[in-house]
Amino acid sequence: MTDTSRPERALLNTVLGQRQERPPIWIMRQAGRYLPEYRETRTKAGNFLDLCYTPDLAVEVTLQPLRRFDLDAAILFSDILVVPDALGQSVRFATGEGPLLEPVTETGLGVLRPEQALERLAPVLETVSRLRGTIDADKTLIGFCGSPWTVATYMIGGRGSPDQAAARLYALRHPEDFARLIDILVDTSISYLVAQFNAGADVVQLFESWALNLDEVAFANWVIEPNRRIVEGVRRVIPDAPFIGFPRGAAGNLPAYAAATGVNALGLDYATPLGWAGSALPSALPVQGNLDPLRLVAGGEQLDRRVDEIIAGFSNRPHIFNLGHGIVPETPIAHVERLVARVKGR
Ligand SMILES: Cc1c2[nH]c(c1CCC(=O)O)Cc1[nH]c(c(CCC(=O)O)c1C)Cc1[nH]c(c(CCC(=O)O)c1C)Cc1[nH]c(c(C)c1CCC(=O)O)C2
Repeated sequence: MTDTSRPERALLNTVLGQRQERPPIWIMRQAGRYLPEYRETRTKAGNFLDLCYTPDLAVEVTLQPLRRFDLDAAILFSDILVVPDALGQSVRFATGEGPLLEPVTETGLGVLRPEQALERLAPVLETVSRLRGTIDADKTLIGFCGSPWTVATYMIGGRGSPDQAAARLYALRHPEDFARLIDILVDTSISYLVAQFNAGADVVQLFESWALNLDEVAFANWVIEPNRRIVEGVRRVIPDAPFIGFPRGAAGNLPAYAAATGVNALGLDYATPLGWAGSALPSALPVQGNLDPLRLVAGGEQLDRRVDEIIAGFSNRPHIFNLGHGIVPETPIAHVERLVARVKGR
């Protein structure tokens, strides 16, 4: 007899290596500014971090895209920069400017208080457990954190930067301090992700959004090794905890990342060629991706064509359909509807 108490979650099963007839789909940044209902909730919250730390609002915002579209997963609404905030660094989101942090190069690492971080993240964990109790049983609940290198680029540079030069230089000039910062982020991420799993997350994604611009030595030290330690550290507590790793821009470093970190599934950015991925990555490795978000803005026939190419390109392995980076605010809702219908074969 089949066990009906544990419903199938197609997206989770795909992460675990089961190929589906049609790829399941979720969309990076699926809750966000392209949705009018998000913009309305956002004005109620005051600042962006308050939205992340208010479970009523964070749950509401997480559910908004699932009410509109037939997506296979909910992703916890939060941000990768709640971790530096919880560690005690000053983090602000200025309208129109993105995140602004007080660089740890100015304050020193002494301002960071790892022992208090999890307590400050309690509202986010509350959001995860309320979501598990709310979403349909066949939907996968995705938790996440930023990977240490990516979070460190913001902690050191104080803001997003096109080449992460501040963090790359700091790592080269002050390798011991940099390693200490990475250690703090690895340890905090392990406890944070274990807590997310305990609160009901099915799978977690490691957002390594700035994996580009690193030579192979820096990539091995600051991307592969910290991601590997997080996977290992979480699995010491939760054996077999499912991970999606998304090292954006990793390019030729992707096979090494996939082999060394232990992630179950690999997120591919939109610059990754389908044919190259097909031959360079192990044939059973589940992949996620990788539509250019601007194709979703432009819509029309080019969108349909590329969606079909991506589905065909990954049809011989477990595949989760997604964008190759986050959805942008200019995206028309009708195009998202068209995408989801196409992926579902309707
Ligand atoms: C680098 C990074 C950040 N945050 C995140 C990353 C990694 C993924 C990526 O590369 O896009 C991850 C993130 N940010 C957000 C989520 C929520 C979950 C989801 O729907 O995917 C997730 C998973 C909400 C958000 N995080 C942010 C918003 C917009 C804030 C607003 O409403 O004003 C949202 C919905 C703000 C944010 N947060 C961050 C930046 C650079 C910005 C400003 C730029 C921007 O607005 O896109 C840091």
